[in-house]
Parts: sequence; C-alpha cells; structure tokens
Amino acid sequence: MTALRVAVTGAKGRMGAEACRAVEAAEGLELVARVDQDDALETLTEAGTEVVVDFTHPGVVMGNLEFCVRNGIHAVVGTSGFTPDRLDTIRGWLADAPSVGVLIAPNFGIGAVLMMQFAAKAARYYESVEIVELHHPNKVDAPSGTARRTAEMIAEARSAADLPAVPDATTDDPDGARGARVDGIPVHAVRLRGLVAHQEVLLGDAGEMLTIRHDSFDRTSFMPGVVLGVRRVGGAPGLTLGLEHFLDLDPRT
Ligand SMILES: NC(=O)C1=CN([C@@H]2O[C@H](COP(=O)(O)OP(=O)(O)OC[C@H]3O[C@@H](n4cnc5c(N)ncnc54)[C@H](OP(=O)(O)O)[C@@H]3O)[C@@H](O)[C@H]2O)C=CC1
Ligand SMILES: O=C(O)C1=N[C@H](C(=O)O)C[C@H](O)C1
Repeated sequence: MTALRVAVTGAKGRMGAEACRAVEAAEGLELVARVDQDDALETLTEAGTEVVVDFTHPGVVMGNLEFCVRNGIHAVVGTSGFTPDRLDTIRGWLADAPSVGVLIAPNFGIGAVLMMQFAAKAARYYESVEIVELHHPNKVDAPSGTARRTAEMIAEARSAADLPAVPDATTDDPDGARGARVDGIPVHAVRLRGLVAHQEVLLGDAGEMLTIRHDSFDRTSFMPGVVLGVRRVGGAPGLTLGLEHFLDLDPRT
C-alpha cells in the first residue's frame, strides 16, 4: 500500500513540530513537506501533498485553506479563529471542489472532545454555566477556539431546551471582570506560565455545581487526534467541524 502524502504548515511552531514527529512516526503516512512562515504554498503542490495539517495562525489559516481546496488537497486544521462566517466561506470553496475534505478541529485531544460533548449534554439541566479556559502565555488569541466551540455547543443545547439566558444581575462592570460572552455564555481566559491547555466548564443550579475539566499537560496529547484526522479526512468530503465526527461515539448519547 502506498503511503498517504502529508505536509505540515506551521511546521516550525510548537504544534507543527509535534505534528511532523507524529506523522513521521505513523504507519502509512509520509511527511513530504514542512512549510513555515517564509515558504511558498506551492511547496505543497510540488511535493504531491494529499493531506495538509495546519497549525499556523488565525491570521493566515484562511489563505492556506483556500490554496488547499483550490488544489484538491484535503486539510486537517488545528489552527484557531474559526467564526461562523469563516466556516461559511470554506463551505463556499468546497462547493466548487466536492471531493475535498476539510476537518476543522477546535481541539484534537480526545479528552477535550469528550469534555465538550459532556458539557453540551449537561447544559440543558443547569440554569447557570460559565467556561474558564487556561493556557500558556504565548497563546495569541482569546478566548480559545475550544472555549468558543464549547460555548456554541452549550448555547445550542440550551436553546433546544428553551432555557432562558444565564442569570446575572451585574450592571456595573467597567473593566470587563465578567469575561467575554460567546453566544450568551460567559467565557473567561487565563494565561499562566507553566500551563499548556486546560478548560473547565462550571454548571450550576440550586444547591449544586457540576465541574467538567480537561487538562492537556503536553502537546503529545493532541497527536492521536491529528493522526486520526489525517487518516479519515479524505473519506469525508466537505466540511467536518469537530473531531467527534471521526470518533465513532455511541450514537445513543
Ligand atoms: N486544535 C488543537 O488541538 C490545537 C490547536 N492549536 C492552535 O494551533 C495554532 C498554532 O499554535 P502553536 O503551534 O502553539 O503556535 P506557534 O506560534 O508555535 O506556531 C505557529 C507557526 O506557524 C508559523 N506561521 C506563521 N505564518 C505562517 C504562514 N503564513 N505559513 C506557514 N507558517 C506560518 C509561525 O511562524 P512565526 O513564528 O515565524 O510566525 C510558527 O512557526 C494556534 O491557532 C493554536 O490555537 C494549538 C494546540 C492544539
Ligand atoms: O493555542 C493553544 O495552545 C491551543 N489552542 C487551541 C484552542 O484555541 O482552543 C486548542 C488548545 O486549547 C490549545
């Protein structure tokens, strides 16, 4: 069997370098190109790339993706910064390239994916919910893509259950101490030396609180998810949002 030809964009970065190691170590995958800041995207086509793994920057990922889709290259995207508008733009590109698959995974950690699923499942049972995401201080964007997506999933579940807005009597908050709001869900971002990637979802109701927490202590935690995405994306044309769609989660849940 011929190996799947994989390239990594953002290859010199924290995640890109780890992804290069994971692809090189994975059976049936061949790392054919490492692309970073000053390299031309044509490197990808010249190398005969079949799947690109992108861990770059929210400011450049859309250009990379447009190039991939237009050149028939499947993409596994870990880079954050995906708003609903951006996802619609990608769907538009994919409409002209129906055989191409793009996976946007806000988080490749299997435990993080489960944490998001559990939070969405619990959401309709609780009056209050807030998200606290905690990351290393070199992270450039806030709130994290994981927190954003978790908030969207929780908001969808609350809306489907006809829950009202989360209760909050705050009228005076000149410094933004109550955090950001994503689809009405409060999100708080911590940046702390020593951390990697962590998130807590706090769900509260009269007399009780449920805390759902996930910790990535090391970037190797993301790699089984990245490799799974690379193996599966070519068989899933169109846009897939979230690694959960490749995890064969119990359909009864
Ligand atoms: N989905 C997931 O599971 C995870 C997602 N992430 C996300 O991945 C992204 C990258 O994170 P991280 O690795 O920590 O960041 P880094 O800053 O360490 O890495 C980004 C790399 O991309 C390079 N780069 C910048 N512009 C381009 C370009 N136009 N083409 C190719 N490469 C480019 C950067 O170069 P230079 O430094 O010179 O600018 C750098 O080497 C972030 O959005 C982060 O949130 C992170 C962890 C897990
Ligand atoms: O920048 C990071 O480190 C991470 N970014 C992703 C995000 O924004 O959610 C995933 C993970 O939290 C690590």
